[in-house]
Amino acid sequence: MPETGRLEDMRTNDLLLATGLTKSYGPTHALAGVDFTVGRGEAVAVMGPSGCGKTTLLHCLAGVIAPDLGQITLFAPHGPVSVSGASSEDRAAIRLNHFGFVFQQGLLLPELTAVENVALPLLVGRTSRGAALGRAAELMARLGLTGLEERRPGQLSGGQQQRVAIARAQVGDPAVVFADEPTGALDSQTSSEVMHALLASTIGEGRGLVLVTHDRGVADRCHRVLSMLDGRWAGAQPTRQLPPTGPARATDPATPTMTAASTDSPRLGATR
Ligand SMILES: Nc1ncnc2c1ncn2[C@@H]1O[C@H](COP(=O)(O)OP(=O)(O)OP(=O)(O)O)[C@@H](O)[C@H]1O
Repeated sequence: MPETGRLEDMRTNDLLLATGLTKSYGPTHALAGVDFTVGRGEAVAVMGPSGCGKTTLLHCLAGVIAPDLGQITLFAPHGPVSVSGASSEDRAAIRLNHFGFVFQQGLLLPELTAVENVALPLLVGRTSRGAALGRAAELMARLGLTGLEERRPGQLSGGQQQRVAIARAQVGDPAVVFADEPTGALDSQTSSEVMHALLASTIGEGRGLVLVTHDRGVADRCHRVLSMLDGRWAGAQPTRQLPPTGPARATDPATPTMTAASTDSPRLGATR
């Protein structure tokens, strides 16, 4: 974290920077002054007991809800964008243009095919149907889903559904992907494969990944693990370099190899 907290002291690697986030629901202080940052090609896991504020943090960072206090700045290619200062309409545009989302249950639309589900964020924008479906099919191929394009979600396994959801989260070329318990409904083998796909398609592409999980094994695959308690940081692991890993699917040579992010100094959000 910049010691002064000033944005001009921010390291150029940062994609999303939040300071002093506070959010209350009546008497419940879900967030009680939280700082956070995620950089390019960096994966950050947020852990903590039920009700400590993880989802509230994720939703504030992603512009789903507005914090009561605090600043959230996205460093978009064309310049800084205030997420916390945006209207709800502008936050919707920020989410569509800059963020991707993966949830515990894929939240795929059952009446659409897999490739239509992946293309959906582009279809609600201005992209033509042909271009959107082409991009979606390309992402599905990179996630080892070739041949499953025309299946409906109900005809896919849980792991395949999550990889479709991961492909959908990347389709708009987001700066940051937010994942809330993305492996929570999967067995350990499938969870490992889905995490590999998620990491390869986010940090392997220079995106930031913010992941909420109760699973220590999943969290340990991220660059930093932050622990929350009662709306504050309770502690953090030291930053560390992740070893490079192979493609998202061993059988898919087209998948980009995941690269490790530069994590050479302590980062915002950690209790040091
Ligand atoms: N819309 C809401 N209205 C009222 N209280 C809420 C609301 N959303 C969250 N809370 C409360 O805020 C606190 C933090 O909730 P949050 O969902 O962020 O926790 P969490 O750490 O994600 O929990 P879990 O691991 O169970 O998902 C909890 O006490 C919760 O009951």
